Amino acid sequence: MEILLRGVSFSYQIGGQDFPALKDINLIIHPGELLAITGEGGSGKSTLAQIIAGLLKPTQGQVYWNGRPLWDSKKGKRRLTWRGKVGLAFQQPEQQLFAETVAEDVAFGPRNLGLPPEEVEKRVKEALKRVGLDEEVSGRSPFTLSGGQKRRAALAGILALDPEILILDEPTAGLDPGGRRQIIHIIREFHSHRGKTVILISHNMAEVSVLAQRMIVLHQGQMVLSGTPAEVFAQGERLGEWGLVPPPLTQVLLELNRRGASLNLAAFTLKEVEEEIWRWLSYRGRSTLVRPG
Ligand SMILES: Nc1ncnc2c1ncn2[C@@H]1O[C@H](COP(=O)(O)OP(=O)(O)OP(=O)(O)O)[C@@H](O)[C@H]1O
Repeated sequence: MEILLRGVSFSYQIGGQDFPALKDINLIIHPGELLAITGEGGSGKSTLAQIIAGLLKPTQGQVYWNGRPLWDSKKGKRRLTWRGKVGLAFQQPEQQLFAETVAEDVAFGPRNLGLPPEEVEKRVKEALKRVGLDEEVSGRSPFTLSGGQKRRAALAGILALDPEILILDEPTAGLDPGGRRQIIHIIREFHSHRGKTVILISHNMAEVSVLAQRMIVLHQGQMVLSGTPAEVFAQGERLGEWGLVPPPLTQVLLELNRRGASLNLAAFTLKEVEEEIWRWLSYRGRSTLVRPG
């Protein structure tokens, strides 16, 4: 499914006053794309996710799903059904977990879609397997799980709906490296094996750089940049203005540039960075080092 946002603005209303959260966002998300939404805290990422998912109605502008307007501007109602199309994993998994057992929780969505019991059971089993939660865990209360397990249980509930688009709001925040790796593996599997669209909200640039095909940067509700991670990281110092911390390897390049080098900041894998440093050393004729074969 293709999603298009045209001239989207959104304000929260508090006590009759408008608080703008998004300003004139124009964005197209292609089917099967893995897009990251980044930006500092309060820049509008979660609001944008809810607009894309059809949970919030833009104050101005329109959202199109496969070219069809999502909102009836006269009636102020959603025109298209979104059930099962978009899965949104909230920042706090607790917001999604409420049943007595993990299996019941995962079954809730598919049951609500009106699927027959055998199909619900099949989907629950499959989803739990995909997120790596075993039989023992499926019978337990979601509230007895560890932070990482809770997140995987909440994800299983969404995967069981088999959505066309998966939106993840800071899916690895607060997890240890092992938990983070598991979630990254699940995202990759959903995206590349199933060919589905993934929208990842994250301020972890290392995670974004290994996962995203394209990223956008929000700053005070405006989209200030859109490009591949390499293109965005090439902005170097400007990332700081938008409250983003570049990935460690980009920081190394920035530091070397501060000390007089002229390295291309678009290099961001270890191999690219190494190439870039050797290129610069040989260009300057400075290298007395022997490059390993
Ligand atoms: N329910 C709400 N009512 C009023 N204002 C809100 C509400 N939710 C968010 N806001 C405000 O809207 C702006 C954007 O918030 P949003 O949660 O979209 O940002 P974010 O980039 O996702 O932040 P974070 O990274 O901290 O989660 C902020 O100024 C926030 O205070």
